[in-house]
Amino acid sequence: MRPLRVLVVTAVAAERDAVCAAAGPYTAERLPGGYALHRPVPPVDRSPGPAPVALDALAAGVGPAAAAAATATALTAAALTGEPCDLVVSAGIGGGFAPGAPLGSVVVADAIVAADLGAETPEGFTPVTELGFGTVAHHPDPALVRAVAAAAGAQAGPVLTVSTVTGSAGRAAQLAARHPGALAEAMEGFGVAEAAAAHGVPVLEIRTVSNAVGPRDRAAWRIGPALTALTAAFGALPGALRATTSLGAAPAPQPAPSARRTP
Ligand SMILES: O=C(O)c1cccc(C(=O)CC[C@H]2O[C@@H](n3cnc4c(=O)[nH]cnc43)[C@H](O)[C@@H]2O)c1
Repeated sequence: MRPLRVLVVTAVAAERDAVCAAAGPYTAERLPGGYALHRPVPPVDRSPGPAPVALDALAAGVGPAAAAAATATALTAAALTGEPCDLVVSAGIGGGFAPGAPLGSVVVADAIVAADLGAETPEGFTPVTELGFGTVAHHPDPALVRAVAAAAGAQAGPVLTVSTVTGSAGRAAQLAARHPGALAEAMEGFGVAEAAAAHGVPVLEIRTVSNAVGPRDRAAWRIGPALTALTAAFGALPGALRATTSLGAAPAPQPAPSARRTP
């Protein structure tokens, strides 16, 4: 059975390495554009049974544009080599909105929202969709979100993509008011989701909370524990993906009856 091929896109190498730590040794493969795609070695188990899961990981750079460019490159390369990706995951640390997402917690996006893609008007911020073009949100498959969140001990909720890290209580309050229920913000999810959508591949976003969204206090970021939580979340991901039918994975085979009785 063909393994489920999952492309995990992080911003920085420390996040990519935290993802890879969940799955044993990796080797780096060069992609067009100079990207280093980390692939597990030895190749995933191909024995019969529920589809094995191969987690490939890529550090794309910070921000939605870098994320979209790297994701599109990796998806194109995978398709051209006859091993297309079944799922793309935007992953890394992120800021958590209080009180929903405390430091160290895990969030799986049920909506991946471009929170600052729009125009400033006399009436305030207007999203591009209200200007008559584009899209500002991607909605991952709800069954997949539920399965992954349950396996990872995560909450599910909207994750905002911003190009500027929030640094004040006022901005945090604005975002929370505009996006009720938002759990986290980060800088890449929407770019990854746009590339995935262009290739017709399902997308998820998984964030572990390193800091609170609010007044800037870089010294208070708890990056180490958030990266440890990221490794744990990705340790749980293959089991959750194998158990779901959302990605077309075949259910576990039933034992063949040893002797059939005819009536
Ligand atoms: O300095 C380090 O060791 C280090 C290790 C891992 C990651 C980093 C980053 O700075 C990652 C930047 C990345 O993190 C996301 N992020 C984290 N908190 C926020 C936030 O409050 N608002 C928006 N984005 C946040 C973001 O996706 C960045 O790309 C450093």
